Amino acid sequence: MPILDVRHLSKIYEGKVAHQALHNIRFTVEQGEFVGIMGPSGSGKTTLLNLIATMDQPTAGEVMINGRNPHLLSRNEAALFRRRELGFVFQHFNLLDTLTVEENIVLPLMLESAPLNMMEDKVKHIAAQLGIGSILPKRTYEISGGQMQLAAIARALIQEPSLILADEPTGNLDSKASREVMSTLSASSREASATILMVTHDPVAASYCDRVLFIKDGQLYNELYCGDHRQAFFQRIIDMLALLGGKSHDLSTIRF
Ligand SMILES: Nc1ncnc2c1ncn2[C@@H]1O[C@H](COP(=O)(O)OP(=O)(O)OP(=O)(O)O)[C@@H](O)[C@H]1O
Repeated sequence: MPILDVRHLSKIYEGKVAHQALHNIRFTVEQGEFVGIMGPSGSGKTTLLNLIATMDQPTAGEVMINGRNPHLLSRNEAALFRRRELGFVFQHFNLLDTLTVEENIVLPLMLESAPLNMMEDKVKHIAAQLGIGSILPKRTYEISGGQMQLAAIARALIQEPSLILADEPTGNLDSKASREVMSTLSASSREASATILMVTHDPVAASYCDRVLFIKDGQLYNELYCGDHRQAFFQRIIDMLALLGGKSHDLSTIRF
């Protein structure tokens, strides 16, 4: 059974003029897969992520996560479902600056009232995996952007959610930090067999995925698999983006 099964998903934003943001989207993501979503600005990426994150209701179709349809749950059940089954990584890290890195990472376990020794073991293990053991006692203003994003990734991984949703995780990082974060994310996702769906405009970030789905005008346009050579995959992503068009990418400035 796939971890994520998106079935014939459509979204129409009602208003003075109704707008169809997504049209009959279908795809699945298997356990342990790292999948990217790309497409020109306005193609429907955020809408898709919001529907999967249960932040919004589809007009038609369904989303199954780990065999359950979260859109059929009550408000409270959906909130619990999000907390237990989903992990989130955002462009702006969303760490609490009054807490240390370690406290930020264990926050999801504290909300579940997990035993203290279990929390300590888990945070040590995950920090070692992501190479951020030395910054655990620090506060967010004492660490770099890349380290902040790794801390946010650790917070998303610590509960071992069914699915991690990442929204432009490198959007606030320079290219060196982006590469470090993406290489650590893909390695640790492989190690932990975490399932990740990542929306990105960044072809370098996307080249760390196992597979990238391309959306155009609210419809699935194509998909590419990484294969054995990441550099060749990066080039195929660039070629596909050029084919897709749209004004959000200045491809001439992007280097592998
Ligand atoms: N709440 C809303 N009400 C009406 N229209 C919306 C709403 N949210 C998004 N849209 C429209 O739906 C389409 C898809 O928007 P969406 O934000 O999902 O695109 P995107 O691919 O994430 O774009 P970007 O890359 O610029 O973030 C766009 O035409 C947008 O204007």
